[in-house]
Amino acid sequence: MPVILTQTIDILVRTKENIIKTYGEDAREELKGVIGELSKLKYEIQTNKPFRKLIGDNWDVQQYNKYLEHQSVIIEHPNFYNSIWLHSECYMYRRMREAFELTNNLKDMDPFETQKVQSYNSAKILMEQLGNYLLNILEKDGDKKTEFIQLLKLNLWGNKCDLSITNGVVANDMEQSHELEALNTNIICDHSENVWNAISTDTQSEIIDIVLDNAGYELYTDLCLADFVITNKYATKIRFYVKTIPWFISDVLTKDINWTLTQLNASDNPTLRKLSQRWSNYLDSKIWTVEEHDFWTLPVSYTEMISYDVELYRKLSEAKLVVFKGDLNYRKLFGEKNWSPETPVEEALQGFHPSRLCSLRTLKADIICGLKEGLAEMTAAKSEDWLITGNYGVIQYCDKVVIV
Ligand SMILES: O=P(O)(O)OC[C@@]1(O)O[C@H](CO)[C@@H](O)[C@@H]1O
Ligand SMILES: [Mn+2]
Repeated sequence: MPVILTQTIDILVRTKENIIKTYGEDAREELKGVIGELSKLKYEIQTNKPFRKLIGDNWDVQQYNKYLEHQSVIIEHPNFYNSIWLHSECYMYRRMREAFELTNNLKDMDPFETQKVQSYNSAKILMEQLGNYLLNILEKDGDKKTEFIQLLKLNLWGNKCDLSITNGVVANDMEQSHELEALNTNIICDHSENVWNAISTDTQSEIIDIVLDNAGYELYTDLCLADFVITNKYATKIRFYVKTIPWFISDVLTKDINWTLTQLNASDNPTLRKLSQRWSNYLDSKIWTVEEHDFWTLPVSYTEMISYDVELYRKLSEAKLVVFKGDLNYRKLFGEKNWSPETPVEEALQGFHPSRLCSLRTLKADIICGLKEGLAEMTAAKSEDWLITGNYGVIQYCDKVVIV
């Protein structure tokens, strides 16, 4: 966490003149104040100070402060080291946000923008290759199940956000299946057939919800998957859930979707331009919508959604499938608990069943469930840091539904 703060401070210092150009000369002093606040936060973490209350009167500030009070009942002086990692980390990002939102001129600044732009620019070749593959399968009348599962796995590896793996995976559509085959062994729980059945048979609802994770290449794979689903009429509406504040560096905000479509449309590559036009049409005609809810950036697991935001739970229940992307969503789905790896997914969800759901996640934190007997031990024997490198992935599904 101190490294993330140091990185962010460095970028703010390095791009200071650009920031002043964008936000005006009055922002110069405030930028110094923000950097001071981030340095203070870093010092608090490194010296293990107790969490202080957040300043502000937004709904989420009130929820954080209520949560901090609740923590003080459980732990004498809750601090970064005696709280669960999920809480400490979410608190850190919310404190980073506070530093900006308490200013006059830097309220809307996303300190992670530079990194998001870099990640997009480094993925252009991959996006062109995946885009050609998508247009190819959209135009021809191929085996939809195989194509969907292929896109689902490409989407999964997009979460690794590490271009070394996706460089291999989307080398080109000829080697496509061969490369994916090679990676299949790294998918240590694969419920992709269940996901296919959920979207291709059930007509109970025409909505599919995608709870997004990272901008850049991962967002691009989400839009490709969503295009395939709409074009083949497995849904009539897809709702993308974004974050409402800059989060875990690369998580998607509404502006990141708009920026991505603008960039794609300005590309010198006809495939990317064509896809951006398709996707802008989906958004303009509300076939695709972008949904903003503050709940996703609270420090709580999803078992608490009903008590914090029952309307959101009910909204997810309108969908025939909710797709949760990435590692942080996985940690919140399963309560940031050290489950025995064989604990069934349904049990580890601890009652969070707004709709059929699936998680597409590369393992970057040491939470795991739903594995076959002995698989965790076998994988650990192959590579001891299997839980945190992102080299392994899961596609996990649960069809239990509890309406409230
Ligand atoms: O949700 P993502 O973007 O897949 O991954 C985010 C994440 O893995 O990055 C941090 C470092 O491991 C973790 O705190 C967090 O879970
Ligand atoms: Mn993320």
